Amino acid sequence: MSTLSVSAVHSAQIDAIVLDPTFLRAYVSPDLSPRREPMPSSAHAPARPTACLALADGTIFYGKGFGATGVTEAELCFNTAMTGYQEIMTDPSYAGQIVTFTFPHIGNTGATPEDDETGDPVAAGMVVKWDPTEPSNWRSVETLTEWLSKRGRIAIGGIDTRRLTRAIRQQGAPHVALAHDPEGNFDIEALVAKARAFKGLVGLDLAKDVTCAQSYRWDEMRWAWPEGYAKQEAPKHKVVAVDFGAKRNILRCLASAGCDVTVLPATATGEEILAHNPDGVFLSNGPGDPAATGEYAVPAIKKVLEADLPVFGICLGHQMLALALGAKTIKMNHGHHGANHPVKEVKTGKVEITSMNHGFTVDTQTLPEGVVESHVSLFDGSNCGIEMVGRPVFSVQHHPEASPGPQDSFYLFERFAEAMDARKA
Ligand SMILES: NC(=O)CC[C@H](N)C(=O)O
Repeated sequence: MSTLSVSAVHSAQIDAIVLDPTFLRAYVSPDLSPRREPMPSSAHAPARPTACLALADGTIFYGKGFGATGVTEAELCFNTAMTGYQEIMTDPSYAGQIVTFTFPHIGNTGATPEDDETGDPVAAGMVVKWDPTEPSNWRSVETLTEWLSKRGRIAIGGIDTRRLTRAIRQQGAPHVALAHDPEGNFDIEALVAKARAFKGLVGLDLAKDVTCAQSYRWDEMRWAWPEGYAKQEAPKHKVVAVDFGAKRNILRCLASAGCDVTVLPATATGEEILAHNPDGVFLSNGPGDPAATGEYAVPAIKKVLEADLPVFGICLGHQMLALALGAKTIKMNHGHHGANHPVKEVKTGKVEITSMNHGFTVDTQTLPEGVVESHVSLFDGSNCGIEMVGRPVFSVQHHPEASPGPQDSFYLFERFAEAMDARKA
């Protein structure tokens, strides 16, 4: 594709601009019709492929491998965000998933430890359109390729990710095996067998794999200019945050809203949570099937609800609060993963642009009396929030802490703090 800027195009003497026809087709005429089509094969495969993505239905994509070598199996989802690939790869909620990035320029801001949402990448691998470019960002300390290699994560480039995404939308999130071998030796049958052997996320409790081993305190606030990540001073509210795979920026947002945060492992019982004498309880995001994690978390949440404290949950925490209140969760076809999802707050009609990452959803039909839908997705009408009538117990499916953004929904952290203020008054 031509890399000329618009002004250069205007000022130059040009005989012809040659656009990559695949790019043009995908960009100019996106086909959103519900028509089913076969999974596409790789549009930009190099002559000698060094990576291979095998789907359980036997479809094979060849591309160029980067990052770690080896083989990994997972569910394949797609994320439509234009920024934040490092935050996405380190979001613990992506355990058991490989992420296809629809934005073509992945890697162009390199990597920095400041952007990790947890210690290491958690997503099993990444699928991108082009080779990562040289980083162009003053915050970058290593390239995406180095970052992935050191952390044992496999990536494949050269895939027509928009086309692959369209197929995932139509057919649901497939089970896949991703292999990277610099010699290009792939046992296709074995890879397809691995993809088929992957059991999927339904019924899988992954929170226990990504939660903290021990409790700890958190006092860093969200990033602000010019302080950067400053430490909080004189927090007002004692909050226990149950870590089902918590993103760091959630803890930062709690700290910025005035919460003195103690993080407890996912398996903390109701008694252990209440022993901290909290002013409020927070339920974090996390990977896997909420119903499976709910087997041990729901009894703990029910106990917390008996104590009549303010409770706030995000994503997996939202789903498990719904389960504890008696509702049900279901698996979605391909879920929501992106940074521009419009969500409406039902009582105000206000629309917020949100970041999303979930493959399960709360079934609104099963909400019990006394629990109402507070937020709804304007993309597909799926549930995005619930609250108990007359009690400061609420949760949302989207990510109000989103880093790098959008930040429209930060008011929810303030609402949680106000609920704790009101209870003390
Ligand atoms: N970000 C999250 O907490 C995800 C919740 C849950 N694992 C889902 O996929 O729906």
